[in-house]
Amino acid sequence: MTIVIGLTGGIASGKSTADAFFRKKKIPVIDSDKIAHEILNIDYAGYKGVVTEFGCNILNSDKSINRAKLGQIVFNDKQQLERLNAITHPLILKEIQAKITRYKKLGELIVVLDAPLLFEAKARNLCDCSILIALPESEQIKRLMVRDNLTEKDAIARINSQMSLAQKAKLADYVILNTSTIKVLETKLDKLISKIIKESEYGMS
Ligand SMILES: CC(C)(COP(=O)(O)OP(=O)(O)OC[C@H]1O[C@@H](n2cnc3c(N)ncnc32)[C@H](O)[C@@H]1O)[C@@H](O)C(=O)NCCC(=O)NCCS
Ligand SMILES: Nc1ncnc2c1ncn2[C@@H]1O[C@H](COP(=O)(O)OP(=O)(O)OP(=O)(O)O)[C@@H](O)[C@H]1O
Repeated sequence: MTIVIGLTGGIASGKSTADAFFRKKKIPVIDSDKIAHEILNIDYAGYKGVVTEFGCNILNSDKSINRAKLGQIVFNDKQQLERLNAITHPLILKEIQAKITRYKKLGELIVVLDAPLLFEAKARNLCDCSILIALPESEQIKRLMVRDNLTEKDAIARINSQMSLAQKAKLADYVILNTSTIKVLETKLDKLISKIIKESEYGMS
């Protein structure tokens, strides 16, 4: 049996940092941001729909989609974000589903699905349990500004385009606070994974 663990959190809460740890432990990770990028490549399923909807102004000179430009549009306008989600989410979910099926066929014990929009995009239904990586918003803003070189205003706009961490905490099976060091985060993840495996052995998950 394969345990599918949905990993979520707000933007810059530490999901990719957790992914790196899982990969170190040879646990396969499905990265939904990566899938979202792939489907926007020229010749991929999302490209035409997005260009039809948002126009040629979001293209680079080589006709590839300029994600930074598209991000500036959608993260500052809820309606535009909903239009983008309507095109991309069904394609992303389909690809996630295919990858989960493949890992199950390979007989993996655990697969982690990293999905920032696990709850919003209904990807939780594909998982056996969910982990939320959380931190106070002030720290989230700081980490996001440093990592992506954003102004405070842009960082807040991105955070506000997602369900709040407090709401997500109510929906998650497990919450991990990422306020200390990366080493502490890894120790917490390690313990939690062991607990999830143990519980699944007893048929409790
Ligand atoms: C808007 C886009 C072009 C910006 O691309 P860019 O490379 O600048 O950012 P990236 O994709 O790495 O996303 C960074 C973070 O932004 C947040 N984010 C991305 N998309 C969304 C969204 N639709 N709603 C809320 N937050 C989002 C997530 O926390 C994500 O980890 C891109 O994020 C996109 O196509 N989003 C729509 C698809 C989607 O929902 N992806 C999330 C995974 S399901
Ligand atoms: N415990 C920590 N202490 C200090 N910095 C951290 C910690 N955990 C993560 N970071 C840093 O915070 C930033 C955001 O982390 P990360 O990229 O893992 O977030 P994410 O949830 O994957 O973001 P996104 O939603 O954009 O994909 C990164 O620069 C990362 O190195």
